[in-house]
Amino acid sequence: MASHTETDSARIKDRHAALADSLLPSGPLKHFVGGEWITGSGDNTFESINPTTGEALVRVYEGTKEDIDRAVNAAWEAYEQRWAGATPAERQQVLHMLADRLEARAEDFARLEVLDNGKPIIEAREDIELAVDHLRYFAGAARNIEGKTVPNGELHVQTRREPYGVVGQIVPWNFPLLLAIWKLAPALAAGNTVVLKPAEQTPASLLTYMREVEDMLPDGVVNVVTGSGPATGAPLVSHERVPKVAFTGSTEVGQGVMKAAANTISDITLELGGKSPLIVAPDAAPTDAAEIAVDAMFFNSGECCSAGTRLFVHESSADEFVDAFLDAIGQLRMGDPLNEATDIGPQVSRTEVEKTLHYIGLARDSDADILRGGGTAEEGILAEGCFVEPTVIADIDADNTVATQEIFGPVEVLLEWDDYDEMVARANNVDYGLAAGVVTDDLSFAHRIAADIKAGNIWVNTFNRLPAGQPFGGYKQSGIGREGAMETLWEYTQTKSITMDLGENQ
Ligand SMILES: NC(=O)C1=CN([C@@H]2O[C@H](COP(=O)(O)OP(=O)(O)OC[C@H]3O[C@@H](n4cnc5c(N)ncnc54)[C@H](OP(=O)(O)O)[C@@H]3O)[C@@H](O)[C@H]2O)C=CC1
Ligand SMILES: CCCCCC/C=C/C(=O)O
Repeated sequence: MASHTETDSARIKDRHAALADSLLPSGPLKHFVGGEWITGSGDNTFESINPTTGEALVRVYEGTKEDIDRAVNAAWEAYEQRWAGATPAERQQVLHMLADRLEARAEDFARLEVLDNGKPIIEAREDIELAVDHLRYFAGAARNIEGKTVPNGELHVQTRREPYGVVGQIVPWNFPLLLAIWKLAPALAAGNTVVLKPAEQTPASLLTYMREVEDMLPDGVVNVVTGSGPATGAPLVSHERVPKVAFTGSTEVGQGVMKAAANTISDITLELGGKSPLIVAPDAAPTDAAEIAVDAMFFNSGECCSAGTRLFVHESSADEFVDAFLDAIGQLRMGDPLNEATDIGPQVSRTEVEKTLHYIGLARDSDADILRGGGTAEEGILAEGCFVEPTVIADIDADNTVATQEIFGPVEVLLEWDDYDEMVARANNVDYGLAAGVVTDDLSFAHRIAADIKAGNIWVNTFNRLPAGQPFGGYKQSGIGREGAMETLWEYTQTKSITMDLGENQ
């Protein structure tokens, strides 16, 4: 069982409510379209819930197809009249200003993420720091969009990289502002304008950020429409005037996005689910490996697409490792995510709690061993909020649903290995291929794993590290495309070839 930070619910609720009052307006937050704050065509609103306290945090409007049409039109107008004509230096300057403004209010934004998503404050600060870094990275990248020349006898080919125009972007709730910036920064750097829909569970930080930076952006360059996936997201990803769509979320919804984009042959970037293996080599020191494994799995309370959810431990050190791993989990402190000492906050919603408990139930039904955790916590705020104990499941077949499907909660599946080839085959035997990790001092072993595991990101002696400039994305059903790096700029542009006949004497 993890230890607890403060759990007194009345005091925690008061603290959260006071902070919400200081950071958010009292009325519903509106859509940001064409540089204006609008209620949209419908009058449906819904609440975003603070998952720590279970209380309403903020109310937002549910966007309709009409609102999406209006946002897409505003984005095209901004593209044609302003942003397409902006020089790389002008785009760079805007991105730097966006970064500076976020950095200046970093603590407020970190706290908003805690209120809306439930992530521990120490991790929310990392989100904001990384978001600032991505804005600065893509500010620089905006100056590096170049074509090439391909001489070929009398033919001279020259290429240009041109933006798509309007990009539709959909982001999930686990890193609300960070993932919005991951998508906005490269799209804007490349010269596109954007219509973005945040997740219905976590709209607060992005809308507050838009309020903060609206004076820096030409009207319509960034448009944010809130709402649910079916009502608001679906008309955006299937829109006939949106030639490029970028989506982060579940593989299941990603498949729908891909089908919708097929209607208009829109280009897509998909960053989807994962079930990433972390491989502990025979030479790994058990306590060091345990520390990496805890971070790989329980970072962001387990709500991370790349989490190291399948832990392959070498038989020779399994007993020692498992003791160190369970001890390290015992040191994790679950509780009020605003508390500096908290390592594990609530899951984002009751739905996610139920989903996680469902998988733990399946493990029990399969006679697996629950070595730690396995339920919700019962004390004070932990019983009222969406808290699930850090859970470790052992003695389960590698092909059991619990060991192959994305759970997206704090649930680790422990698997032992002896034969290298068999371990690699098991590690690769899932539909996902987002990430993997290896703990070893043996460089040859690390390289072998890096070559043999079919995943887009391999971490050696670390996990979940994503500095700007590192291309991030998945193999197999974990996605299409790469985010966070120069590759991403190419995904927000298309190549035009200009072929000139220079005559016979060239
Ligand atoms: N790879 C990842 O990083 C993530 C994976 N997941 C996985 O997905 C599971 C369910 O979480 P959930 O939030 O429902 O994830 P979804 O994949 O449903 O949501 C991700 C985003 O897509 C939107 N969306 C949903 N349906 C559509 C649609 N038809 N067209 C366009 N956009 C749509 C959502 O809107 P809205 O939520 O407002 O309805 C949200 O903004 C989790 O338990 C987890 O396993 C979830 C989040 C991130
Ligand atoms: C500090 C690490 C941030 C991870 C961001 C990438 C995760 C994406 C996802 O879970 O969808």
